[in-house]
Amino acid sequence: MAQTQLTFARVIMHIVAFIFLAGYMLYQKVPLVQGMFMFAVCVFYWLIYLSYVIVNNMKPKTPKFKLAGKRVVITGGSSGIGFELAKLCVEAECSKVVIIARNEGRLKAKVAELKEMVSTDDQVISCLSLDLSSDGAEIANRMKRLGGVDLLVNCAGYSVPGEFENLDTNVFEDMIKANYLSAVHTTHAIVPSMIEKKQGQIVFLSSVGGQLGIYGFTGYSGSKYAIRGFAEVLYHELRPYDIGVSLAFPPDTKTPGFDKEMEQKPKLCQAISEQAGLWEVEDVAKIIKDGIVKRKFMIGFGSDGYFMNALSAGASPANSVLEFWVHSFLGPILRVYMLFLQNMWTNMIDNELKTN
Ligand SMILES: NC(=O)C1=CN([C@@H]2O[C@H](COP(=O)(O)OP(=O)(O)OC[C@H]3O[C@@H](n4cnc5c(N)ncnc54)[C@H](OP(=O)(O)O)[C@@H]3O)[C@@H](O)[C@H]2O)C=CC1
Ligand SMILES: CCCCCCCCCCCCCCCC(=O)[C@@H](N)CO
Repeated sequence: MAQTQLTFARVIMHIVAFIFLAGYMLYQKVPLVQGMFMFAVCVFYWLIYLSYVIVNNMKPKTPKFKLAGKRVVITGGSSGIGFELAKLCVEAECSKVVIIARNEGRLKAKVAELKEMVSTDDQVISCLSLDLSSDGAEIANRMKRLGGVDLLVNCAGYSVPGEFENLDTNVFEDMIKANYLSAVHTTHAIVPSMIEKKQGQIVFLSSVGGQLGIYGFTGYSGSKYAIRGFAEVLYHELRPYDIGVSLAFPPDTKTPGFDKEMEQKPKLCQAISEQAGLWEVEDVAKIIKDGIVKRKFMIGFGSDGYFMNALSAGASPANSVLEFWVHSFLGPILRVYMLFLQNMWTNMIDNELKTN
């Protein structure tokens, strides 16, 4: 509230300054063209200034989320991106790192690996074996027993690709549970304590497949678009409590989950997906970590990721005023660029299916 009023006062100040300037120019009988130029400069300055204030008002109050000393929970922390992030959190001296997954053997092995990286005596590493696709009440109960959480990273999830007509509809339900509802339940369990503490950061894993429709991802994309809708609303609801929300959109990344996906990926799905490259899990985790520290909302990977974020920014919170303006101008151009990329995909699909 205080911040909004301040903005209002600043707007009034600008209007008053503008009236004085206009009055001075009339008094000095400044030529019309020159006056109009001045006016344009003022409007331009104003727009930049206002967008700067608004973008910053839309962010959590604390600009950085420092990892040292934080209590972290990572779902899907026993493999792939989640485990790599757990390593980075241990390295950054988080005071507590809890990894959650189903397979207890793998969890224990990964906890042992993490414990070897510990640098201070008071760092606690532990795990929780829990099926996040199960009943919400059960998840809430088990999660609440973990105690306070400062950073929640929702990494648990997987992809079952396939042409729609070949996918069992159960797969859709399973992915909504594992990729989407899992994050709803974990977040619901920890948010009250974050609100009380007025501190926290919550991270969700969407995918480039949650930004545009790729052949073969009907089930997967449904769940990853859902995460985005959820995260975007949550961002606005939690900002007043200085709780940040981040949403990462990784491309294909070398993980055990990706290997499994490859076993059943339609050729077309693979051919289109690989145009965004195949990333090393270390690089992906590092970018997510940096995004968390900077409290970014949309986290993209590399230049393609930056472009994909610009293309799909919509009305999502901007990470900075510069990013806001770059996205605003790049967005429409990228829409045209995508037309040609998609023409290629359309031709690939037609050639493969030979229906035309
Ligand atoms: N790798 C990629 O190409 C990309 C991945 N992503 C997303 O990133 C996230 C991580 O992917 P990635 O690292 O590849 O995945 P991995 O398969 O390597 O790891 C997945 C983790 O989630 C856990 N998990 C899966 N289902 C459940 C469940 N029902 N309850 C609890 N834990 C579960 C797994 O453990 P366990 O099986 O023991 O439960 C494992 O720890 C996923 O959400 C994925 O969709 C996004 C874009 C690209
Ligand atoms: C304007 C810029 C253009 C950029 C090119 C875009 C090309 C589209 C590629 C789509 C890649 C989809 C990856 C899904 C990864 C994933 O989530 C699964 N691997 C999970 O296992």
